[in-house]
Amino acid sequence: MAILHFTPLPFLSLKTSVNTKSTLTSILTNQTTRNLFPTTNMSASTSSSTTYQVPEQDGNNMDQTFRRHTFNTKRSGTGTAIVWFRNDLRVLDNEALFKAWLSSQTLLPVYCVDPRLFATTYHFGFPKTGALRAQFLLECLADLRKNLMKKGLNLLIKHGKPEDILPSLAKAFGAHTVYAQKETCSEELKVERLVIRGLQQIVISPEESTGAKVSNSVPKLQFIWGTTMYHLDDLPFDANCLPDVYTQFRKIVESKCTVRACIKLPASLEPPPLIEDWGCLPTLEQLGLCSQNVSKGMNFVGGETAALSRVHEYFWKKDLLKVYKETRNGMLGPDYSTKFSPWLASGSLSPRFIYEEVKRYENERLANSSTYWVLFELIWRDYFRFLSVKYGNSLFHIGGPRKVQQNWSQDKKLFESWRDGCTGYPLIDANMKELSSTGFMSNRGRQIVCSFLVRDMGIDWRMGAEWFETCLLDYDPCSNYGNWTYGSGVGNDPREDRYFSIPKQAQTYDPEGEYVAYWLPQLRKLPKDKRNIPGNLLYIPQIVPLKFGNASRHNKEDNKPPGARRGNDRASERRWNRR
Ligand SMILES: Cc1cc2nc3c(=O)[nH]c(=O)nc-3n(C[C@H](O)[C@H](O)[C@H](O)COP(=O)(O)OP(=O)(O)OC[C@H]3O[C@@H](n4cnc5c(N)ncnc54)[C@H](O)[C@@H]3O)c2cc1C
Ligand SMILES: Nc1ncnc2c1ncn2[C@@H]1O[C@H](COP(=O)(O)OP(=O)(O)OP(=O)(O)O)[C@@H](O)[C@H]1O
Repeated sequence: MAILHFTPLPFLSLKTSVNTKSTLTSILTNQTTRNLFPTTNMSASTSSSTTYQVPEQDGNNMDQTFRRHTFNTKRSGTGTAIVWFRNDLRVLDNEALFKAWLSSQTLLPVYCVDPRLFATTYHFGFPKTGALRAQFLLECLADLRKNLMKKGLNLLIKHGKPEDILPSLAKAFGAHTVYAQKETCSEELKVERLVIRGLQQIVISPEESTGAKVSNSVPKLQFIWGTTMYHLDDLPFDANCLPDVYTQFRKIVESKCTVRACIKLPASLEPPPLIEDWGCLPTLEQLGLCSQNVSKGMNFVGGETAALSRVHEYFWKKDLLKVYKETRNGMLGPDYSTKFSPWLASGSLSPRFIYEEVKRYENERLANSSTYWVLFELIWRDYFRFLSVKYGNSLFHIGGPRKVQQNWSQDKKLFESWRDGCTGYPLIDANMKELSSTGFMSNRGRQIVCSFLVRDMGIDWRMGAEWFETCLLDYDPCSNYGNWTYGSGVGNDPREDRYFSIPKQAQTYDPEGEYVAYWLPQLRKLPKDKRNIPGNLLYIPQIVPLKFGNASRHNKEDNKPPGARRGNDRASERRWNRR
C-alpha cells in the first residue's frame, strides 16, 4: 500500500475553538437533553450566506410516531443480553434491540467508540472520518441515549475496540448473547471475527450467569440483518447469484418480495442493568479532530429524532414527496430531494420505516411516479449493499468487480485542485466546496465530479472515493464504492460508460448559475449565462482541458449512471401506474 502525502485542507489541520455549533457544547458536556435546533437563518432565498438546517424544526412532535411503533408483548428470556450498536443507531425498527430485549431479563445497550474509525483511509491516508461526520455521529449517539432513556434504559459508551470491550462486558454481566446488526465489508467483517474470537475465550460459570444456567457457558454473538429495505433472507436468489444489472434485480424483488413490517417495541424496556457510570461521549478533540462550523449550505442534525422529523417534514408538512421525481436532480437547498441519506447511513433511520411512510402517504394523499421513485432509489441502495456481499473486496480494488486493466494517474496537483475546488470549472469547484463545507453533495453533483476526476483528469478513482469517505455525512462503503466503481467504468455492469459533459450539465441543471454563485460568490456579479463559463479572465484558469471540449451540446453524458437516465424509465412509470 502506497501512502501519498497530500497538502491538508485548513479545516482538517487547524484546531479551532470558536464558531463551534451550539449543539456540540452540550454533546461535549454529555447532556442528553439538548436544544438540537439552534436559531439559524432559514430564509428561502439563496443568497450566499443562507444556511439551511435539516430538518428545519425540532422533532418533539415525534412521540406520535414512536407510539405508532409500540406494542406490548411478554418477554420470555432469561439473564442478560447485550445489544452492540453499530450502524443501527435507532430505536424504531431495530430488530437487534428487540431480539436482545425478548431473549433476556436485563438488556445492556453498548456503543464502542472504535479508534480505527478515526484513523486514516486505506490507500491515501485521508482522515477516515472527517470532523463533520464525527460530529453527526456524536449527535446520533446522544439522541440514541435519550430515546433509550425514554424506554427506561441508557446507552453505555465505551472507548476502545469492540473485540476488547464486548468480551469483558459479557463476562462482567454474565451475558448469554451479544446481538448486533450484520455488516458486509471486510473492515467490519474483520471486527466481527475478532469479537467472536474474544467471546469464545470467555467462560461464564453458573454463578456469574444472571440466567438459569447450570453449567459453564460461552456467550454467543448473534447477527441480525437490518441495513436494507428488502431483507437478505427474502431475496429469491442467493446473494452470490445477484443479477449484475440493476434493472433485473429491481424487477425481481419488486415482483417476488415484500418489504417486512417495521419491528415494534414495548413502551418500556426496563429494567436497566445496575451501572454507575454509563460513560461520556468523546469530544471531537479527543477523537483527534477539530470542530468545524457549517456557516453556509445545509447543516444536518444527527440522530433518530431529527431523522423522523425530516421524514415528517419532507412527506407530510412540506408535501414534497409528490414532486420528488421532478426535483430530485437539483443541487441547491434542502428540498429538491429527501436528504435521508445521512440518517440511513448511520442507521438512525430505517429504510422500512420510509417504505411504510410512502405507503401511508399513497393511501392518505396520492400515489404517483414521484412517490414510487423514492422506493426506486432505495432499491439502488439495497442493490449496492447486496453487491458488496457478492463481490467482496473487489469493490475496493482499482480494477473493480470486473478487474478492468487501466492506467490511472495519481497526480497530486490535479487531485488537490479537485479536492479543494480549484479546477477552474465552477460546477466542479462549487460542488467540491459544498462537500468540504457541509459533508453533503447532491447526487447530480457526485456524478459530475466523479466523471470529471476519472474521465477528464484520468485520476485513480479510489482517490476520489477515499476523499468522499472522509467527507460525506452519508458515507456508506457499499453505496460509495459501488457508485464510484460504476462511475469510473469498473463496476459490475459493463454496459455503462459514463461521461458527464460539464457545459451540458451546467446548462441543464444550473442554467442561471444560481448554484455556482452560491458557493463561489465572486461569480454572482457576472451575467447569469456567464457564471458557469466565466473564462480565464474572470475566474481561475482551467487546470485541464475537457476530454470532449467545451461545447455544451456534447451529449456523452446521456450514458447515465444510477439516478440519471432513470428519470425516463418509461417501463417503471407504467409499472407504478398499474399498481
Ligand atoms: C460517486 C458517488 C458516491 C456516492 N456515495 C454515497 C454514499 O457514500 N452514501 C450514500 O448513501 N449514497 C451515496 N451516493 C448515492 C447518492 O448520491 C446519495 O444517496 C444521495 O445523493 C443522497 O441524497 P438524498 O438522501 O437526498 O437522496 P434521494 O434522491 O432523496 O434518494 C433517497 C434515498 O435513496 C438512496 N439513493 C439514492 N440514489 C442512490 C444511489 N445512486 N446509490 C445508492 N443509494 C441511493 C439514498 O439512500 C437516498 O437517501 C453516491 C453517489 C455517487 C454518484
Ligand atoms: N468499510 C469499509 N470502508 C472502506 N474501505 C473498506 C471497508 N471495508 C473494506 N474496505 C477496503 O477493502 C480493501 C481490502 O483490501 P484488500 O482487498 O487488499 O484486502 P486484504 O484483506 O488484504 O485481502 P485480499 O487482497 O485478499 O482481498 C481495502 O481497500 C479497504 O479499505
